[in-house]
Amino acid sequence: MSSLEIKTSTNIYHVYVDVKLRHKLPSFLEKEYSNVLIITDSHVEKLFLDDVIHSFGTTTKVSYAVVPAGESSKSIENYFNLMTSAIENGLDRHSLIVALGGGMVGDLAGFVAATYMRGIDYVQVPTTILAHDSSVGGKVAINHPEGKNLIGNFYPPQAVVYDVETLNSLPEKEVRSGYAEIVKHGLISDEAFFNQVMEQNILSTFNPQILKKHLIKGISVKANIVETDEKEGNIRKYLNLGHTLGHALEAELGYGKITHGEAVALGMLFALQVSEKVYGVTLPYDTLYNWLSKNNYPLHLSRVDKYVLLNRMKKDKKSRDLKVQMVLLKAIGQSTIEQLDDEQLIQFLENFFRELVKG
Ligand SMILES: NC(=O)c1ccc[n+]([C@@H]2O[C@H](COP(=O)([O-])OP(=O)(O)OC[C@H]3O[C@@H](n4cnc5c(N)ncnc54)[C@H](O)[C@@H]3O)[C@@H](O)[C@H]2O)c1
Ligand SMILES: O=C(O)C(=O)C[C@@H](O)[C@H](O)[C@H](O)COP(=O)(O)O
Ligand SMILES: [Zn+2]
Repeated sequence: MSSLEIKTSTNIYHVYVDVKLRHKLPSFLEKEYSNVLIITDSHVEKLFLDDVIHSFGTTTKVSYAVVPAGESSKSIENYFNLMTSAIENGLDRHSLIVALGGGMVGDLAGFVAATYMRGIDYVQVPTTILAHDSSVGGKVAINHPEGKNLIGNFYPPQAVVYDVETLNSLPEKEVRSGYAEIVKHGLISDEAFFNQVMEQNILSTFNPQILKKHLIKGISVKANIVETDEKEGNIRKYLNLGHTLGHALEAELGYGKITHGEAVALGMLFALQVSEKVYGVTLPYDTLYNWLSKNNYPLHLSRVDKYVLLNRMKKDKKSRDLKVQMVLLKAIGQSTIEQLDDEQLIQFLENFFRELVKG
């Protein structure tokens, strides 16, 4: 089993990665809990809920709450309903919330844990590739119709228990979505790793050993960053590569219409193109574009207005005084933050759409 320690100035927790961990969840917890609420979604419920319930044995009171699968469930309505479940199931300050699912469940359940009775313990039990990213680092949130994750906090889990066996049932679309964040971890940290991923066809040659290696590398890139800058004062912003446009697309197209990873993939292409223009450097735009295309990522955006997108981008959490701040690259592994003018951005967006249409 791989175990990584995440040590910030205020917290220490472990990320455990192996197969079959969902059957022994309590063995990864440092405390005993007498009342546990498992929060999951309607797809994951059918696949893994029973295993996790049984892992607690008979002496713990275990209840569960299920939200509909999909990004639109990361909402204020579900947040409120989950609070009601926690109250009705008698959770107190010594109880535990289990976030069983992908990043949607992790962010939502984490935000419930962060705010229930001003904060109770929770454990992340990720079940998607994407959640190698979302389960680590303590960002928890729900969406607002105006923008992604606008309501949230930094609230680290007690542990992350990543049973990679659960990934075998992921549909292709979710494999693609999760790999976008692995690519991001490569671009911001390590050219050799990025190139390794670019050599991989993630759909036809899906290999659990290679996947596990990629997940652990992604987690360690993220761990190194959040250990130094847990609350995004500076270098944590680099983990937002591709997200300024990505989040704007998710909110504008409608939550769930495009997956988070698909949106971030487009956002990373945009960031590479803008970086090339701003810094006059050559970056692997074509390599990434060809890899995304080979792996069937959606790469067309014909019906999105660039002015509408710009307004969405201004609502990004990195913005200051309504000026967009984007993560750019001077080279792979050399991230920067750049403030861009509205007119400049409109030109970059126009150029980006034109290039996308050409293919
Ligand atoms: N907190 C963070 O640092 C962070 C980082 C990255 C992304 N996120 C957030 O994570 C969310 C995206 O996460 P996601 O891609 O995991 O989405 P998700 O949780 O919606 O899961 C995607 C789909 O896969 C299904 N699913 C989950 N596990 C499965 C399994 N093992 N087998 C089959 N189907 C399964 C889900 O039911 C859902 O339909 C977004 O809300 C994004 O904003 C947060
Ligand atoms: O952990 C981080 O920091 C990230 O930026 C990781 C992102 O992949 C993730 O999508 C995160 O939720 C985005 O954060 P936000 O602050 O832009 O909402
Ligand atoms: Zn992300």
